[in-house]
Amino acid sequence: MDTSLFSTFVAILLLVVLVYISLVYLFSPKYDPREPPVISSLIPYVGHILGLLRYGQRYFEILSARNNLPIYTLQTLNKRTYVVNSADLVTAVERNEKTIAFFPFVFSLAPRVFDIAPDSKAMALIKYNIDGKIVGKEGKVGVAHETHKAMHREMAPGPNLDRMDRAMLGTLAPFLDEWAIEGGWEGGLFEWIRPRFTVASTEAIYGKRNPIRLRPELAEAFWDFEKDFTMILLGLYPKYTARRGFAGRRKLHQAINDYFDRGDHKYGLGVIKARHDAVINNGGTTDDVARFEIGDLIGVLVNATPTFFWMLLTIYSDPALLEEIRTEVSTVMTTTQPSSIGNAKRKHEIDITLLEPKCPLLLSAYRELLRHRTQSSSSRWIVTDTLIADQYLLKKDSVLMVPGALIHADPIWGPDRKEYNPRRFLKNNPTASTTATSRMGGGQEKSAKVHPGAYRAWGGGQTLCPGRFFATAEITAAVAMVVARFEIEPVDGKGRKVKWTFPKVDGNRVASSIHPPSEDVRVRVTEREGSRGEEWWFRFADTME
Ligand code: HEM
Repeated sequence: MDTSLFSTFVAILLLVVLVYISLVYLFSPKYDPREPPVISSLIPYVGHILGLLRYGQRYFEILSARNNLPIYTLQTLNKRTYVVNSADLVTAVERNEKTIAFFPFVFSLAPRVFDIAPDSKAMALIKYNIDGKIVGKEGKVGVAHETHKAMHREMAPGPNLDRMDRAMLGTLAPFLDEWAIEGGWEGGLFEWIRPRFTVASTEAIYGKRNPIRLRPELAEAFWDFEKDFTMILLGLYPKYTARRGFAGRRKLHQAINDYFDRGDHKYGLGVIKARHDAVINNGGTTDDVARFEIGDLIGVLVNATPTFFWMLLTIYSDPALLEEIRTEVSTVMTTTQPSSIGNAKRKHEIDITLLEPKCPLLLSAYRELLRHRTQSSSSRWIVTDTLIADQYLLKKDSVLMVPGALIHADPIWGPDRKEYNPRRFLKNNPTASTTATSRMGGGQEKSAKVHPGAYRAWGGGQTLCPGRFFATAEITAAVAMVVARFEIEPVDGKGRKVKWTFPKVDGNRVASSIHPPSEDVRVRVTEREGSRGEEWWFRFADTME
């Protein structure tokens, strides 16, 4: 490079640096002294974005470990994000759900999640007003709000939930028979679980005309979408940058549209019908309804499926835990001898209504798995300036995040908070949570009272997971049947037994709170001695027809 070219290059570089520094100085946000302390990054405005892109949710853990603050502020471009790092403040946040609201997020992400135009009628249906309250067309309470409430009502313990349990587990049980083959079944555990859990779980919401059972390739379409969800949310031409996910969603959307057009939703969960009617009555189409359905599918599938996988791995890799849980499960099983009129084989039934009262270790191991592996953040929008805990001022139009993993690392959980302790939620354990809910809701009065903001596995406040009772029933019942019926051992590609190794999680999956494994675990599954070739079924609640 000759000298004059070099000097020009240096001059331009200096100019760029000067302009950048002046801009940073000129546009430096002014903070109110009551706002949470600011954690700066080496590269102003984009440093934290780069950190999040590189580490995902773990970035919050890194920052929190370095700074030890109950709440802090991150400045990114023209937005500030407050990150809550203490169980105490979670309760303060949830007390202000009108001004620290969730719905503005639904609205801002809706066009990308549902693939609808920002100015479409479908968007008008989920519009929110400035208080964070959802309003539909002409100020009527809108579709999202209606179905939000309906979902909580319907999935609470009662006959509807029993129907869901029956549909899901009744579909899953015959799949488990695939493992009951001569010489045992061998293959990738997650690869086996994923499509089957998808079909069985969606049976609970769509009923006997479940489009995903009728066309099982739709299960793969959903997981393609889930894998590409980050790119889809980024919204940079996802049709090209997230091809498979984009195409998968379209396939699902068309199939679900047909499901509604055929009227098959009359066999589905009430909330599916309620949303359909709310959309249509407000001037929307079945196409809109079908697009919104991707939200249900995310809720039903993304966490429960990997949780089932991690539960099996966790229990089978610990022989003592496995034996104890088997002993518990044996108390909720009844075995009927073969009879000349009815069954030709012995029949074992697992009573799902007894899992909660009689299998405390199974339930505790499950709640603890969720505590230990939760990776989601609850996100909120600050609608008006809000003071929380009489101390921290949160400024209008900022974002607030409650990363579950941070709250689960709160000292409130005791010195072993970083460990997986399957007994943590047993009645006499002082670090049990008050908010760990289960099918019968029994977690609350049975556990020692701890902090109500400390357990974030189900989110909380406005976005408390409505599917938590169903998830608990389906996962613990499915695990109970597997442990009672099968041996599972890890094997190499040649079928030789190897040691259990836990794969890493695939952390780049923003849709999920419990992430899937980054690679599969190869296993051999064989029926246990003493009950080979016999029948297995679940016994459900008596509230049914
Ligand atoms: C182990 C399984 C599950 C876990 C760990 C889990 C966790 C969560 C969490 C953390 C949230 C809150 C997200 C946020 O704050 O932004 C949530 C919301 C939600 N979950 Fe679950 N969930 C599970 C299973 C289910 C199931 C089986 C269903 C449906 C049958 C379901 C339906 C939903 C829905 C619809 C929402 C959104 C609620 C809303 O927008 O108000 N979840 N879940």
